[in-house]
Amino acid sequence: MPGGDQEPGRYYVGVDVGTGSVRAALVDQRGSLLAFADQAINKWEPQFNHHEQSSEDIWAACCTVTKKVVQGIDLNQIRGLGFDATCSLVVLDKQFRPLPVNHEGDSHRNIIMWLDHRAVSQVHRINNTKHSVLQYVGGVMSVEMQAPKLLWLKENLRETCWDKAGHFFDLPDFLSWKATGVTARSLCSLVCKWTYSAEKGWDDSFWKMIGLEDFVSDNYSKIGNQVLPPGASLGNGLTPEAAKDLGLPAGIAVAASLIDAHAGGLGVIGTDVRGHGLTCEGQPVTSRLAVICGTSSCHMGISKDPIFVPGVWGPYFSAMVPGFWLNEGGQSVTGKLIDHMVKGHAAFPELQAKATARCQSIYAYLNSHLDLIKKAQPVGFLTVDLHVWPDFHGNRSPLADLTLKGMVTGLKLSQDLDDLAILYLATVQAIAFGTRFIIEAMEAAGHSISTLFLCGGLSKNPLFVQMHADITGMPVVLSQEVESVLVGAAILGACALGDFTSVQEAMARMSKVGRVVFPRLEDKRYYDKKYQVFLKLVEHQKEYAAIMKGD
Ligand SMILES: Nc1ncnc2c1ncn2[C@@H]1O[C@H](COP(=O)(O)OP(=O)(O)O)[C@@H](O)[C@H]1O
Ligand SMILES: O=C(CO)[C@H](O)[C@H](O)COP(=O)(O)O
Repeated sequence: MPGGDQEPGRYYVGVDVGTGSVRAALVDQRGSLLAFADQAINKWEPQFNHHEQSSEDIWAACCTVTKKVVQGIDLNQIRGLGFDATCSLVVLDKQFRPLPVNHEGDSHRNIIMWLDHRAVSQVHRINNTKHSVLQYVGGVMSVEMQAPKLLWLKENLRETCWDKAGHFFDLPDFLSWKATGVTARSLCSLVCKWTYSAEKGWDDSFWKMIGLEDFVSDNYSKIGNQVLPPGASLGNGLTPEAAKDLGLPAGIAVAASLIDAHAGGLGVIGTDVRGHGLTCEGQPVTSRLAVICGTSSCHMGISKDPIFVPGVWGPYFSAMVPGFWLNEGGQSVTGKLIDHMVKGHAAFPELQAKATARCQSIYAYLNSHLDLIKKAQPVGFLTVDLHVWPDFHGNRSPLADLTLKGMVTGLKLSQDLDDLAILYLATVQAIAFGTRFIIEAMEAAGHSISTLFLCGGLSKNPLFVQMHADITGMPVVLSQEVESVLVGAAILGACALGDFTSVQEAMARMSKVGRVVFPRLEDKRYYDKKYQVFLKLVEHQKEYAAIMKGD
């Protein structure tokens, strides 16, 4: 029924593997979630900046949550399955068994997570090549991408891992292989994290130049020599073995997958905004910026022609919305930073006890506490003398500088709950200033953005959303379905079966506006001043580093 009226009883399953948990949803053709389940996943940090996971654990969690969301449903109504996941590196041997990515030789831990910063020396050497592929990652390759991690494995775990490896997958591609037995990779992961070009394919000279000529000589069989657009149908669909694991019918369509931020982008960026008083109603879709905010935040802007934004990943062709170029700005830790600041504060046990007593989340408690102490002033004004620079895990965009560190100025001797709440507020604001900084870089390079579309765990926090509106001066659109990343995964499942004529049509039909949060323009002067301080912080940090480097 491509393009026609929507039929009831056509369901898709979306599976989203985030950093902290795996989630699944049963989604109908209108993009409504009929069932949702989630489960936390294991993470290991054997050394500082080494972050590992297990592909077996993650697959088991995918199975648990999928079985839960289809309980009690007529399985014949399920038409397609889509996966998205973080862009973590999965290593398997030639028989598809897990291989260790650690010095301990623990093969259960066979994933180097996206936020792992072990390959610093490797990424410096890659960037020093000045190879032309670097133009397509904002001019500087990130330590979080796959090439430096692969080089690290070759240089550090030659016998136990590198020589035995048969398959290196991005996590979203591992999941689609596990479901279908098809090793084809998604254009999304290869273009965004592996230097593949949608137009020219692999660049042999890059891999030879960085010392990974091995991939060229075996025709890229270990990292992918068959590439499909996100949403394309894979092989014969779900294998009988995977069907048993997931509790789904064998043979249903399974889509080529997406990285989680990109699935969030599909879930929100194409929504029909008519009737909400938004300026983007009369503007092209390129005026929208999807911001997917979980452990990290990713800022996804699309354009008809390639735009080169220094320090912002891309331009990537057709990596998210087919036919459009994508620029992806990002902040490596946002949810993780808020949690770090709150949980590390001396008043955290008191906060936890009080929130539990009120049956509230710690964030809801902190937000209401801020409302109590703000008196007659707007809540954001509580941080007039407390400022945070949020790059506790380096700067992804727009400075692309992994040496940058976090900063806090304005500390006092107090350690009470008021102090914790105000520090939390300053951290949330710093993340929003980081978004403004990224938007300004994108606009200076040619983007024209008027509206933000937020999703991910942090978009459940009203303070985070309001601060993004106030600090960027732009309205923030929240979807009807708070789990928009799962809607994006379900859109893939729908496209795999051809239930819509295009990804664009599926986006417009399956995503709906829930709420719009407008900026409080009367507070603009205050935030403009705080933004000036924000920019000074990084300038000063660089000056300190220069002083310490000098003789
Ligand atoms: N209900 C909530 N209120 C406020 N913040 C939340 C809420 N739920 C999650 N978060 C924040 O979102 C972050 C996790 O987002 P999520 O999208 O689940 O992450 P990931 O995809 O990386 O697993 C947490 O670090 C937390 O700070
Ligand atoms: O690099 C990314 C997307 O390109 C993401 O930061 C990464 O996938 C982690 O996502 P999340 O914050 O949801 O855990």
